[in-house]
Amino acid sequence: MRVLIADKFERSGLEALQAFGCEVIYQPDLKDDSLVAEIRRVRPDVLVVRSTRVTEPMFDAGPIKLVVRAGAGYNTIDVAAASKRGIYVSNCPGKNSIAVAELAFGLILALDRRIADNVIELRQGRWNKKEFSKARGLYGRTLGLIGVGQIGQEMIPRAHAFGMKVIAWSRSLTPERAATLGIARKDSPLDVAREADVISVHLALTPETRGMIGAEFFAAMREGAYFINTSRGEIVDQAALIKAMRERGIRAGLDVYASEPTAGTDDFNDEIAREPNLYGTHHIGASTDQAQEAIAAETVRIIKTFKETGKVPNVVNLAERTPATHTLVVRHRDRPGVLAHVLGAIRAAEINVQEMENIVFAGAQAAIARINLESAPSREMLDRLQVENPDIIELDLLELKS
Ligand SMILES: NC(=O)c1ccc[n+]([C@@H]2O[C@H](COP(=O)([O-])OP(=O)(O)OC[C@H]3O[C@@H](n4cnc5c(N)ncnc54)[C@H](O)[C@@H]3O)[C@@H](O)[C@H]2O)c1
Ligand SMILES: O=C(O)[C@H](O)COP(=O)(O)O
Repeated sequence: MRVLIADKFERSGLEALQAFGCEVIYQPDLKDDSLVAEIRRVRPDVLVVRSTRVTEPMFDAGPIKLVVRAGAGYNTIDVAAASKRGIYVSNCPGKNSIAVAELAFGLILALDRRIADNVIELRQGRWNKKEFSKARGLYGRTLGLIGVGQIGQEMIPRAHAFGMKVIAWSRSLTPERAATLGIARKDSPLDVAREADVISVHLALTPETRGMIGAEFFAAMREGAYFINTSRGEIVDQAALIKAMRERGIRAGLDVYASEPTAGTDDFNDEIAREPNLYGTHHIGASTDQAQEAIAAETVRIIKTFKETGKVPNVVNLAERTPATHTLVVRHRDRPGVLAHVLGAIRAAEINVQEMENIVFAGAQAAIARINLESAPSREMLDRLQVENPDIIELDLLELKS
């Protein structure tokens, strides 16, 4: 199996892939046209990326079967184009969430104590205890989470350790789950904005979350509150954030920007970087040794499983629901030709097959196939199938609940 890695990747991961027989091509600086050309040249089965963009022409350039996002967010991969071609896209959920929560807390503490400004003045040879002695402190304050996925959940014990109360909105957060996590559930992001002293955003970037945090949200925030975003820049309306920083004293800690470069080093001239109320980092949330080792190990596990079983862990682009209306259950003797016979009849009836599986009983004498169909076959067709093939023990038709 040939694996092309088009981003920075841990040595331990490279060695592990080679150890189980993968041919590894490690080209961490490839992107855009150079990546298309390399896919054409190398013809990889698997493409591994971090934030490197994966576009439709890359799928047309070679026989890629699997794309592994060595990280969490896969908005930089054209997942729809992969799905159209039957190419798996997998990620490494939860493997960098502690690292991101640690950075988010670093930003919160840095904003409260203005640590970066302290350091800059000290480096310039100026002692300014008078100015930097003003801070609010975190103890007893309220942290508001927008999104309680893997990273949002890592924020909670850290906030509790600082003596903070935690409130949260997340689309699937139930009151029971909130009680288990020891947090207060809010009905909307605006409710969180109104009640929190510090807000931290931990959402995936999707068409629904793009621009979700905008002028109304910032207007609802408390004067002078802190706003942290380590998820994706595009979730936030940056112009509205800058206005809130200038007019309402909001301090922001950002690790991500809609305009951020994809390369490791580049110019960055976004106006927000010059705002005095911004403490910005360079999309480094996931970049600790611990997180990258965990990501590499998970990437290796995904590729090894694929190589050895054909199955893929953590796939993000399988259909959640198919147009199937019925399941045909075929109990049969485990002999050649039974399934071909059933499928032939289904094809003759012009019924489309969706998912199917065949499980075999101990001793390999009998098996059961479950075939999901887009419409119901006639009773007459099922009776005929059973008469025609003595290896079919029983046929059952189940209607699927929508
Ligand atoms: N700064 C970094 O280096 C860094 C590192 C890891 C992840 N991230 C970003 O943080 C995001 C969150 O990471 P995670 O590990 O917590 O992922 P996760 O999948 O565990 O959580 C994603 C959250 O987004 C919510 N969500 C998804 N679609 C939504 C929608 N349509 N409407 C409302 N909510 C929606 C989910 O309910 C969940 O709460 C990632 O998607 C990634 O973009 C950044
Ligand atoms: O979604 C992620 O995992 C992070 O944004 C990390 O991105 P990176 O792998 O490019 O550092």
